[in-house]
Formats: sequence, C-alpha cells, structure tokens
Amino acid sequence: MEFSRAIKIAPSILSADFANFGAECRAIEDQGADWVHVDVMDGHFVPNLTFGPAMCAAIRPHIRGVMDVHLMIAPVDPYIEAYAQAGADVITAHLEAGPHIHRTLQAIRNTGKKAGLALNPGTGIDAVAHLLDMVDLICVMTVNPGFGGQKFIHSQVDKVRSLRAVIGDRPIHIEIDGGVTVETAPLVAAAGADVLVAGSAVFKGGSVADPAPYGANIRAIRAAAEAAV
Ligand SMILES: O=C(CO)[C@@H](O)[C@H](O)COP(=O)(O)O
Repeated sequence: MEFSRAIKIAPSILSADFANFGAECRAIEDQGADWVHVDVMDGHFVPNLTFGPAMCAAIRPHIRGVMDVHLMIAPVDPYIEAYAQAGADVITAHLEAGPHIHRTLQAIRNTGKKAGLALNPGTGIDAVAHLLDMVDLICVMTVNPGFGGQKFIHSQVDKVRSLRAVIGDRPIHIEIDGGVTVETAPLVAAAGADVLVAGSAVFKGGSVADPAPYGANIRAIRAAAEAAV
C-alpha cells in the first residue's frame, strides 16, 4: 500500500446487498472504488451488529485492492489478530473503545497492517498529537457510528482542518466516515481529507445486476472532492 494524498473513494459495504457481498465488492471495484470499507459493529460499542472475522475472510478473495476494516467494537485488542488474519490491509480502532489506545495501535502495527485511529464526533483531537508516530490513518466520524444513511455533522469540518494542521506533511491519511455525498465531499476534501467513505451515496440506484450507477456515484463524489482540493 503506497501512500498518496490523492482522493480515494471507499464504499462502505454496510449499504451493499447483504446476500451478495462477494459480487458487491467486485462490482464497486470494477466501477472505480479505490478501497473497500468494512464496518465491524458489536452491538455494544455501537448499537448495531455486523461482520465478524470469518465474514471478512470470506469477502477478502473478492477484493483486489485495499480492505479497510473499521472496528467499532470494545474491547478491541482481543480481536486484532483475527481481523489481520482475515486479510485486512488497514485496521482502525476507536480512541473511545478503551483506556489503552497506544497499546491497541502498537498491536495493530505488530500484525504488519496499517493502523487507523477513529474519532467519534464528540471527541477532540488533543490526544492525536501523542499518537502521530503510531498511526497511518485517522478516521473522523462525521456521523455517530452505528448506522448508514445518517446526516453529515457539519461541525466536524473544522476538526478535519485542525487535524490536517497537526498532521502536516506526515504520511497519514485523513478518512471521513458518514454522510459523505456530492454536497459534503468538497467540504472535507478542502479541509484536508483524502479518503472518503460513502455507503448510501455510492450504492443508491444500483445493484450487482445493474452496477453502472455505482460508477456514476463514485465518479460524481470524486469529481466534487477533487474540484475542491
Ligand atoms: O461507519 C459507518 C457508520 O457507523 C459508516 O461507514 C456508514 O456505513 C457510512 O454510511 P453513509 O453515511 O455513507 O450512508
């Protein structure tokens, strides 16, 4: 995985057809997705339940590029190795998921995977300064985690701008997750984000039988973001 600040679109398969994940992953990559974003939820850290490591391992052969695994679970440390074994390229854990985020990021790095740090909308960026040498990606949640299709929280745009200033030129991705659309993508791209996770805005209007709308949606979000950079 080579570092680049170019805009990357990472469709969240939370909005895919749950009976067809393999075909959905192939379809979104064929239609121009850069990364595939997998939302892991435990019904405890967030009020929803989704994918275990076995599911991630099952879809891995259907993903040619980057599998970006977002762990919305607590505790997180006991499961890091399982998601690494399942084939994740990036493993992201939440700052709010436990008292020892530095240890968690170390554990992710020890698996040889890229380490991501996610921040809920109510969390400030103060702690990030002490973790910069431990992270490859910082995920700014622009909705409260748990569900797709929520409204973008505009107050997070300033947070992205502050984060970009703290990160400077370090090779750390800023990922945005939640409510990303053609309208909101330019706001976060202009503020310094480079990875845009989008679920409903990518999958709307398409299906594995008719994936062309996925491509049109991805191109529209990318063009809107790139025009703002
Ligand atoms: O992690 C989450 C939600 O917790 C996201 O990845 C959503 O799945 C994004 O969906 P949209 O807001 O784009 O519909």
